[in-house]
Amino acid sequence: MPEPAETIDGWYCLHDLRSIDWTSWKRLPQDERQQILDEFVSMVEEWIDNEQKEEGSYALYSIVGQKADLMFMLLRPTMEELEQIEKAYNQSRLAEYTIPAYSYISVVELGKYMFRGEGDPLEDPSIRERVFPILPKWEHICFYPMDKKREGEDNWYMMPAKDRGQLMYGHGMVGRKYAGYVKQVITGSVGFDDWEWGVTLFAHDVLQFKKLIYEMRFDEASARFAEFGPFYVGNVLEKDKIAGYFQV
Ligand code: VOV
Repeated sequence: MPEPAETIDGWYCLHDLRSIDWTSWKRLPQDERQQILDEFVSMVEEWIDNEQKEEGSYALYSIVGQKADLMFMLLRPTMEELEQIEKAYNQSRLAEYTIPAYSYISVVELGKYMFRGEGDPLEDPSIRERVFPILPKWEHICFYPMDKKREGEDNWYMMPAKDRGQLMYGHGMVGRKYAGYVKQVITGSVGFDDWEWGVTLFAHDVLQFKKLIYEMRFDEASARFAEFGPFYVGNVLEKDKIAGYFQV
């Protein structure tokens, strides 16, 4: 008998990645570039304001490599709000100088594997903190989508819940070694996007991503079952550093 995993779901999540059209950007006069950036910074200020009111959260990072230049990660109580943010950006002047590179839609998810409580988990403050998280603004981000395999003996979805729970326990034990070094936000995307989960990791030291992900590759939950999409890695882009980043 299949035993579907139960999840606790929180804020909806948009990962929005853009590449900068530097050629067109460089052609703009300095004062126009400044106006465009002022408009963008006010948008970021709205995200900060929303976060301070605990009505959502945001992360702004510059991405290294050719897959993208900027990543906005936005959390909101509804999908409609995510659409509004996306639209506001698309209608902003900066969007004329950036090209959509990738996007990912999901919802912050906690598996019930480790949840032992009774009643509504959303009334538990420690659970609320995890499904309605204020995203860290640590120096580095690593984002990738992933699936769990459905092939022959390695079919995650045909495994008894107890066995999946054991594997997730082992997975959690590996992850716990990185407490304080890597913070993970797992978002579920079945029905929302092309992969089953989004994995977003934050670290002060970028090397910790490689160490954690490599160690997890040897753990059964990943070694047997995990399949990965594209990886994006980047550096935090604080509001006050935006002008410097766009300087040409
Ligand atoms: C910082 C490290 C870290 C820690 C502590 C951690 C812990 C935990 C726990 C305790 C649990 C289970 C309960 C829940 O919370 O859902 C999970 C769940 C999950 N994880 Fe995880 N994970 C980490 C990190 C971490 C990484 C690096 C990855 C990517 C895998 C890899 O190989 O690249 C990952 C994936 C996931 C996924 C896709 C799920 C959901 C699977 C499902 O079937 O539901 N995760 N995770």
